[in-house]
Amino acid sequence: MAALLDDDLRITIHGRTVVDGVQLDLDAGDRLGLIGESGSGKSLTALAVLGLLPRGSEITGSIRLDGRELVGRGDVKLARLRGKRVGMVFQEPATALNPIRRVGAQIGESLRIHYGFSKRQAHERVVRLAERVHLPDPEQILQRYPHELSGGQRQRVAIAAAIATGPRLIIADEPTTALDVTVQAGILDLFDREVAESGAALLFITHDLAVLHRIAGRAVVLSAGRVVERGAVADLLAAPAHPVTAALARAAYATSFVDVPASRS
Ligand SMILES: Nc1ncnc2c1ncn2[C@@H]1O[C@H](COP(=O)(O)OP(=O)(O)OP(=O)(O)O)[C@@H](O)[C@H]1O
Repeated sequence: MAALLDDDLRITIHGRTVVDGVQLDLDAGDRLGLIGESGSGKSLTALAVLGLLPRGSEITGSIRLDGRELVGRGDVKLARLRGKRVGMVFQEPATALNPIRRVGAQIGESLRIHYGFSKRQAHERVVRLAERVHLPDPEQILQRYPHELSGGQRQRVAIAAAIATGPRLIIADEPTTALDVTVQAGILDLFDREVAESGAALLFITHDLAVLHRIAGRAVVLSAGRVVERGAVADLLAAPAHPVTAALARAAYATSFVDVPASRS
Protein backbone atom coordinates (compact mmCIF):
# COMPACT_ATOMS: atom_id res chain seq x y z
CA MET A 1 0.00 0.00 0.00
CA ALA A 2 1.61 3.29 -1.06
CA ALA A 3 -0.91 5.59 0.64
CA LEU A 4 -4.12 5.26 2.54
CA LEU A 5 -6.43 7.96 3.85
CA ASP A 6 -9.09 6.60 6.21
CA ASP A 7 -12.71 7.62 5.97
CA ASP A 8 -12.51 9.34 9.37
CA LEU A 9 -10.00 11.88 8.06
CA ARG A 10 -11.10 15.39 8.93
CA ILE A 11 -9.35 18.73 8.46
CA THR A 12 -10.51 21.99 10.01
CA ILE A 13 -9.10 25.46 9.49
CA HIS A 14 -9.82 27.94 12.28
CA GLY A 15 -12.62 25.61 13.38
CA ARG A 16 -14.27 25.32 9.93
CA THR A 17 -14.39 21.79 8.49
CA VAL A 18 -12.85 21.84 5.01
CA VAL A 19 -12.17 18.12 4.41
CA ASP A 20 -14.45 15.47 5.89
CA GLY A 21 -14.16 11.73 5.31
CA VAL A 22 -12.08 11.74 2.12
CA GLN A 23 -11.12 8.07 1.92
CA LEU A 24 -8.41 7.28 -0.64
CA ASP A 25 -6.19 4.32 -1.25
CA LEU A 26 -3.33 3.99 -3.68
CA ASP A 27 -1.22 0.95 -4.34
CA ALA A 28 2.11 1.00 -6.16
CA GLY A 29 1.52 1.87 -9.81
CA ASP A 30 -2.04 3.17 -9.21
CA ARG A 31 -3.14 6.45 -10.78
CA LEU A 32 -5.94 8.10 -8.89
CA GLY A 33 -7.54 11.40 -9.81
CA LEU A 34 -8.87 13.83 -7.22
CA ILE A 35 -11.33 16.10 -8.93
CA GLY A 36 -13.82 18.78 -7.90
CA GLU A 37 -14.74 22.39 -8.25
CA SER A 38 -12.63 25.19 -6.83
CA GLY A 39 -12.54 25.16 -3.02
CA SER A 40 -13.74 21.55 -2.71
CA GLY A 41 -10.70 20.49 -0.65
CA LYS A 42 -8.43 18.89 -3.25
CA SER A 43 -5.27 20.80 -2.42
CA LEU A 44 -5.73 20.54 1.34
CA THR A 45 -6.10 16.77 1.04
CA ALA A 46 -2.78 16.66 -0.83
CA LEU A 47 -1.10 19.01 1.63
CA ALA A 48 -2.29 16.77 4.49
CA VAL A 49 -0.45 13.83 2.92
CA LEU A 50 2.66 16.01 2.75
CA GLY A 51 2.22 17.26 6.32
CA LEU A 52 2.12 20.81 4.99
CA LEU A 53 -1.28 22.07 6.12
CA PRO A 54 -1.56 25.84 6.65
CA ARG A 55 -1.48 27.49 10.06
CA GLY A 56 -4.71 27.21 12.00
CA SER A 57 -5.40 23.71 10.62
CA GLU A 58 -6.23 20.71 12.70
CA ILE A 59 -6.28 17.18 11.41
CA THR A 60 -7.80 14.04 12.92
CA GLY A 61 -8.09 10.52 11.55
CA SER A 62 -5.42 8.57 9.77
CA ILE A 63 -3.07 8.92 6.78
CA ARG A 64 -0.63 6.08 6.25
CA LEU A 65 2.25 6.04 3.83
CA ASP A 66 3.75 2.61 3.23
CA GLY A 67 2.24 1.58 6.55
CA ARG A 68 3.59 4.54 8.53
CA GLU A 69 1.08 6.80 10.26
CA LEU A 70 1.58 10.48 9.42
CA VAL A 71 -1.10 12.14 11.55
CA GLY A 72 0.38 13.27 14.84
CA ARG A 73 4.03 13.03 13.75
CA GLY A 74 6.40 15.87 14.48
CA ASP A 75 7.65 18.18 11.73
CA VAL A 76 11.15 16.68 11.51
CA LYS A 77 9.92 13.10 11.01
CA LEU A 78 7.34 14.28 8.51
CA ALA A 79 9.94 16.20 6.52
CA ARG A 80 12.14 13.11 6.37
CA LEU A 81 9.30 10.87 5.20
CA ARG A 82 8.09 13.44 2.71
CA GLY A 83 11.49 14.10 1.20
CA LYS A 84 12.22 10.46 0.48
CA ARG A 85 8.85 8.92 -0.23
CA VAL A 86 6.61 11.61 -1.73
CA GLY A 87 7.28 13.79 -4.77
CA MET A 88 5.11 16.86 -5.22
CA VAL A 89 4.49 18.92 -8.36
CA PHE A 90 2.48 22.13 -8.04
CA GLN A 91 0.42 24.09 -10.52
CA GLU A 92 2.72 27.04 -11.04
CA PRO A 93 6.34 26.03 -11.54
CA ALA A 94 7.47 29.66 -11.55
CA THR A 95 6.49 30.07 -7.91
CA ALA A 96 7.31 26.50 -6.83
CA LEU A 97 10.94 27.01 -7.85
CA ASN A 98 13.36 29.32 -6.07
CA PRO A 99 13.98 32.26 -8.46
CA ILE A 100 17.55 32.90 -7.31
CA ARG A 101 18.96 29.37 -7.47
CA ARG A 102 20.11 27.57 -10.59
CA VAL A 103 17.69 24.86 -11.63
CA GLY A 104 20.30 22.09 -11.47
CA ALA A 105 20.96 22.81 -7.79
CA GLN A 106 17.23 22.73 -7.11
CA ILE A 107 16.77 19.33 -8.75
CA GLY A 108 19.69 17.92 -6.76
CA GLU A 109 18.78 19.46 -3.41
CA SER A 110 16.80 16.50 -2.05
CA LEU A 111 19.60 14.09 -3.05
CA ARG A 112 22.07 16.09 -1.03
CA ILE A 113 19.77 16.54 1.98
CA HIS A 114 18.25 13.06 2.19
CA TYR A 115 21.00 10.88 0.76
CA GLY A 116 24.12 12.90 1.56
CA PHE A 117 25.23 13.02 -2.09
CA SER A 118 28.33 15.11 -2.77
CA LYS A 119 28.00 18.00 -5.23
CA ARG A 120 29.55 15.89 -7.96
CA GLN A 121 27.45 12.80 -7.32
CA ALA A 122 24.32 14.95 -7.27
CA HIS A 123 25.33 16.66 -10.52
CA GLU A 124 25.74 13.36 -12.37
CA ARG A 125 22.34 12.17 -11.16
CA VAL A 126 20.74 15.52 -12.00
CA VAL A 127 21.99 15.36 -15.60
CA ARG A 128 20.43 11.91 -15.94
CA LEU A 129 17.17 13.19 -14.43
CA ALA A 130 17.17 16.16 -16.84
CA GLU A 131 17.55 13.74 -19.74
CA ARG A 132 14.74 11.61 -18.36
CA VAL A 133 12.31 14.56 -18.33
CA HIS A 134 13.49 15.60 -21.83
CA LEU A 135 15.10 18.90 -20.98
CA PRO A 136 17.16 19.90 -24.02
CA ASP A 137 20.92 20.31 -23.67
CA PRO A 138 20.95 19.41 -19.94
CA GLU A 139 24.50 20.49 -19.04
CA GLN A 140 23.75 23.98 -20.24
CA ILE A 141 20.12 24.34 -19.11
CA LEU A 142 20.90 23.16 -15.56
CA GLN A 143 23.08 26.24 -15.10
CA ARG A 144 20.18 28.58 -15.76
CA TYR A 145 17.78 30.30 -13.38
CA PRO A 146 14.03 29.54 -13.52
CA HIS A 147 13.13 32.78 -15.35
CA GLU A 148 15.47 31.78 -18.19
CA LEU A 149 13.31 28.71 -19.00
CA SER A 150 9.93 28.37 -20.70
CA GLY A 151 6.89 27.41 -18.61
CA GLY A 152 6.97 23.85 -19.92
CA GLN A 153 10.70 23.55 -19.20
CA ARG A 154 10.16 24.88 -15.67
CA GLN A 155 7.49 22.23 -15.09
CA ARG A 156 9.92 19.56 -16.37
CA VAL A 157 12.46 20.86 -13.82
CA ALA A 158 9.82 20.63 -11.08
CA ILE A 159 9.01 17.06 -12.11
CA ALA A 160 12.72 16.12 -12.15
CA ALA A 161 13.05 17.53 -8.62
CA ALA A 162 9.96 15.60 -7.49
CA ILE A 163 11.21 12.25 -8.81
CA ALA A 164 14.87 12.71 -7.82
CA THR A 165 14.69 10.52 -4.72
CA GLY A 166 12.59 7.80 -6.38
CA PRO A 167 9.40 8.52 -4.39
CA ARG A 168 6.76 5.80 -4.00
CA LEU A 169 4.00 8.41 -4.31
CA ILE A 170 3.88 11.35 -6.71
CA ILE A 171 1.29 14.04 -6.03
CA ALA A 172 0.59 16.44 -8.88
CA ASP A 173 -1.69 19.41 -8.10
CA GLU A 174 -3.02 20.87 -11.37
CA PRO A 175 0.42 20.47 -12.99
CA THR A 176 -0.73 21.40 -16.49
CA THR A 177 -3.25 24.15 -15.72
CA ALA A 178 -0.75 27.01 -16.09
CA LEU A 179 0.66 25.68 -19.37
CA ASP A 180 -0.60 26.18 -22.89
CA VAL A 181 -2.41 23.28 -24.51
CA THR A 182 0.41 22.06 -26.74
CA VAL A 183 2.79 21.94 -23.77
CA GLN A 184 0.18 20.23 -21.55
CA ALA A 185 0.12 17.10 -23.69
CA GLY A 186 3.90 16.67 -23.38
CA ILE A 187 3.78 17.04 -19.60
CA LEU A 188 0.95 14.50 -19.31
CA ASP A 189 2.97 12.07 -21.45
CA LEU A 190 5.89 12.60 -19.11
CA PHE A 191 3.81 11.73 -16.01
CA ASP A 192 2.42 8.75 -17.87
CA ARG A 193 5.87 7.37 -18.68
CA GLU A 194 7.43 8.22 -15.34
CA VAL A 195 4.71 6.49 -13.33
CA ALA A 196 4.80 3.45 -15.61
CA GLU A 197 8.58 3.13 -15.40
CA SER A 198 9.06 3.89 -11.71
CA GLY A 199 6.08 1.92 -10.40
CA ALA A 200 5.21 4.87 -8.12
CA ALA A 201 1.60 5.67 -7.28
CA LEU A 202 0.19 8.90 -8.73
CA LEU A 203 -2.38 11.17 -7.08
CA PHE A 204 -3.39 13.65 -9.75
CA ILE A 205 -5.43 16.71 -8.76
CA THR A 206 -7.39 18.62 -11.36
CA HIS A 207 -10.75 20.25 -12.08
CA ASP A 208 -10.61 18.90 -15.65
CA LEU A 209 -12.04 15.42 -16.32
CA ALA A 210 -10.63 15.49 -19.86
CA VAL A 211 -7.08 15.81 -18.49
CA LEU A 212 -7.80 13.04 -16.02
CA HIS A 213 -9.08 10.80 -18.80
CA ARG A 214 -5.60 10.87 -20.32
CA ILE A 215 -3.68 10.08 -17.17
CA ALA A 216 -5.74 8.22 -14.55
CA GLY A 217 -8.01 5.19 -14.49
CA ARG A 218 -9.99 6.00 -11.34
CA ALA A 219 -11.10 9.20 -9.72
CA VAL A 220 -12.70 10.53 -6.56
CA VAL A 221 -15.02 13.52 -6.93
CA LEU A 222 -15.04 16.07 -4.10
CA SER A 223 -17.58 18.73 -3.28
CA ALA A 224 -17.44 20.96 -0.20
CA GLY A 225 -14.79 18.73 1.38
CA ARG A 226 -16.68 15.44 0.95
CA VAL A 227 -16.56 12.60 -1.55
CA VAL A 228 -19.71 12.73 -3.70
CA GLU A 229 -18.80 10.07 -6.26
CA ARG A 230 -15.96 7.72 -7.15
CA GLY A 231 -15.28 5.34 -10.00
CA ALA A 232 -13.55 4.78 -13.33
CA VAL A 233 -12.88 8.07 -15.15
CA ALA A 234 -14.54 6.74 -18.32
CA ASP A 235 -17.71 5.96 -16.33
CA LEU A 236 -17.71 9.37 -14.62
CA LEU A 237 -17.59 10.94 -18.08
CA ALA A 238 -20.16 8.65 -19.66
CA ALA A 239 -22.69 8.29 -16.86
CA PRO A 240 -22.07 10.74 -14.00
CA ALA A 241 -24.35 10.11 -11.03
CA HIS A 242 -23.85 13.32 -9.03
CA PRO A 243 -24.67 16.81 -10.37
CA VAL A 244 -21.11 17.99 -9.63
CA THR A 245 -19.66 15.15 -11.71
CA ALA A 246 -22.20 15.84 -14.46
CA ALA A 247 -21.10 19.47 -14.61
CA LEU A 248 -17.43 18.41 -14.78
CA ALA A 249 -18.26 15.94 -17.57
CA ARG A 250 -20.17 18.58 -19.57
CA ALA A 251 -17.23 20.96 -19.24
CA ALA A 252 -14.85 18.23 -20.43
CA TYR A 253 -16.93 17.51 -23.54
CA ALA A 254 -17.39 21.20 -24.29
CA THR A 255 -13.82 22.35 -23.99
CA SER A 256 -11.48 19.61 -24.96
CA PHE A 257 -10.16 16.80 -26.99
CA VAL A 258 -11.69 14.05 -24.88
CA ASP A 259 -13.26 11.19 -26.84
CA VAL A 260 -16.82 10.31 -25.97
CA PRO A 261 -16.66 6.92 -24.22
CA ALA A 262 -18.35 4.21 -26.27
CA SER A 263 -21.14 3.72 -23.74
CA ARG A 264 -22.35 7.30 -24.33
CA SER A 265 -22.39 7.28 -28.13
N1 LIG B 1 -4.78 28.81 4.28
C1 LIG B 1 -6.11 28.71 4.37
N2 LIG B 1 -6.79 29.37 5.33
C2 LIG B 1 -8.14 29.29 5.44
N3 LIG B 1 -8.92 28.56 4.61
C3 LIG B 1 -8.30 27.88 3.62
C4 LIG B 1 -6.88 27.90 3.44
N4 LIG B 1 -6.55 27.12 2.39
C5 LIG B 1 -7.73 26.64 1.92
N5 LIG B 1 -8.77 27.08 2.67
C6 LIG B 1 -10.18 26.75 2.45
O1 LIG B 1 -10.36 25.35 2.44
C7 LIG B 1 -11.28 24.94 1.43
C8 LIG B 1 -10.62 23.94 0.50
O2 LIG B 1 -9.52 24.57 -0.17
P1 LIG B 1 -8.59 23.80 -1.22
O3 LIG B 1 -7.46 24.75 -1.55
O4 LIG B 1 -8.23 22.46 -0.73
O5 LIG B 1 -9.57 23.67 -2.47
P2 LIG B 1 -9.26 23.14 -3.95
O6 LIG B 1 -10.31 22.14 -4.24
O7 LIG B 1 -7.85 22.70 -4.05
O8 LIG B 1 -9.51 24.46 -4.81
P3 LIG B 1 -8.75 25.00 -6.13
O9 LIG B 1 -9.17 24.09 -7.26
O10 LIG B 1 -9.31 26.37 -6.29
O11 LIG B 1 -7.29 24.96 -5.85
C9 LIG B 1 -11.73 26.22 0.72
O12 LIG B 1 -12.96 26.61 1.28
C10 LIG B 1 -10.66 27.22 1.08
O13 LIG B 1 -11.21 28.51 1.14
